[in-house]
Amino acid sequence: KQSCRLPSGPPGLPLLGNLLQLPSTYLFRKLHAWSHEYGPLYTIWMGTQPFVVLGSAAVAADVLDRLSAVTSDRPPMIKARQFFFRDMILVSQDHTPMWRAQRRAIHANFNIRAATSYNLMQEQEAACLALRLLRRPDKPFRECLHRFGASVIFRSCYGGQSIQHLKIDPTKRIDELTEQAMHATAPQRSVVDTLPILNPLICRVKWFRRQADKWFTDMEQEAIRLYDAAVSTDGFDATTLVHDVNTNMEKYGMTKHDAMWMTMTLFMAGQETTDTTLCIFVLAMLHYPEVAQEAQRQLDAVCGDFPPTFEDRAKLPYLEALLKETTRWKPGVPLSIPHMASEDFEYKGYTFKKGTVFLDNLWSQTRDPHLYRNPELFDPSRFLDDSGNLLPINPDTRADQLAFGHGRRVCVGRDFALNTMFIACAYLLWAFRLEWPRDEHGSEVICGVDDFRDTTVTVSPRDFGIVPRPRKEGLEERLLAALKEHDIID
Ligand code: HEM
Repeated sequence: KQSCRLPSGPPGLPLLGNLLQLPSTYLFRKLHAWSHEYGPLYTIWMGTQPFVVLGSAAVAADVLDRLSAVTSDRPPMIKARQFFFRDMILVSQDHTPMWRAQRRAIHANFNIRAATSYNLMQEQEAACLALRLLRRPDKPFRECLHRFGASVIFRSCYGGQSIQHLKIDPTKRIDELTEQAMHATAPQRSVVDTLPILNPLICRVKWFRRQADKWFTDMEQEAIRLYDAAVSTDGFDATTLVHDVNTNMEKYGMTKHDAMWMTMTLFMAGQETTDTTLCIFVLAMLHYPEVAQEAQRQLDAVCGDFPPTFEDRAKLPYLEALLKETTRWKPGVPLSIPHMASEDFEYKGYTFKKGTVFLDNLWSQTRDPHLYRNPELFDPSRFLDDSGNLLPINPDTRADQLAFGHGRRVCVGRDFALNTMFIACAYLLWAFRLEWPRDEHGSEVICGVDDFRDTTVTVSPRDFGIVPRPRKEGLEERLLAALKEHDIID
């Protein structure tokens, strides 16, 4: 029997396994609590399917990094993959030749060196964000962050002007469709994943698939529309993803249909994750003003009255540590995306059969007591030595960026996302003192450090307000100067 070769875990019921013990939201917390009882490697059962939980950075590095040749598939997720996505979405594909071709194309455009070609655009988007907060403090700041995150990734894929100041957000339709898919394909709403025996019936009867079919048609139309409307990135030298793929389609081994879905997927994967992580950064700055002040001291010393640029980055180790701490403190995708074994293999005396699913519990890993003392505290200095320089990296921590997952499936937008985060955080701290709003009695209206909402994949702070107080004389002129002639804002 398979179970005797797997690590043990919480006892469950016959046939149902642990199903009834699993919460429908914040699953990572429950799994984290079980890690205290069963250790960093244990098994839970959803019906007859084993899920192996990876609860420490060392175990995840062994299983998903060092054994990535056999742990890089995705679970079947029948409703999502077969009926909604028709396996066109890279995030949920197995590591097939098509998946490899798409990763190669994305990597060529977003690897650590290539990603620098977007730096100018990212700087100007950050200036736009700061200017928007300055001029329109009445606007919900979350909406500003959302537009910023969307604009950066949208322009790198499809080109065009900054969407931060467009009246109509061209990404609204993708957002709606992404939300629909996330909602409809959540495990608790998928009968076919619990009872796969129903699959042939659903394949035969169109009526059962009507929601998924409509979603696919709508998303495909949107993907075609955006792909065909792509232009160069206004005023920058950077090549857009669409331009590069159109030029090198044969080299990448793709059709236009694949490329269109790939670009759409990239936008879907990159937008909400960036926006969520930025929001977590703002939450941390409001709860830990002394950290914000420390970063501001370094920013002022390095940049003075001129807005930060990527050239300043190497001189800002405290900010670099602050970014590491933001993704460690509250990883925005706390349970990552499950990996699946494509072959049988052995590890630590256990045998993991082909088809075993691995839950990469980033939440537990970023709270690993061997790596991070007092993990609930937001403390960038944990990454710094006494002189304020970055400490060497532990090889199991993926350069202190566990929040981007593992192995061959590691987030392909990681370096691009970290650049976006760096420049946005630098601008926000340089330009503003961030404060909580106050109610009619003068009391601060705060959002707690655990006041989050779970949207199945990302987990982000619930909506809250901020008051951005300018820190620099003539801030508006300085921001406009940083924008140069590229973007005029409303
Ligand atoms: C701070 C922002 C981000 C976070 C926290 C994040 C996190 C993650 C995580 C945890 C995974 C799963 C990795 C695994 O399976 O081991 C992932 C996958 C992915 N991410 Fe990101 N991500 C972010 C930004 C981005 C951006 C900006 C892009 C696009 C440029 C992107 C594109 C992708 C794609 C396409 C995948 C799927 C990779 C695959 O399945 O092979 N992400 N990301």
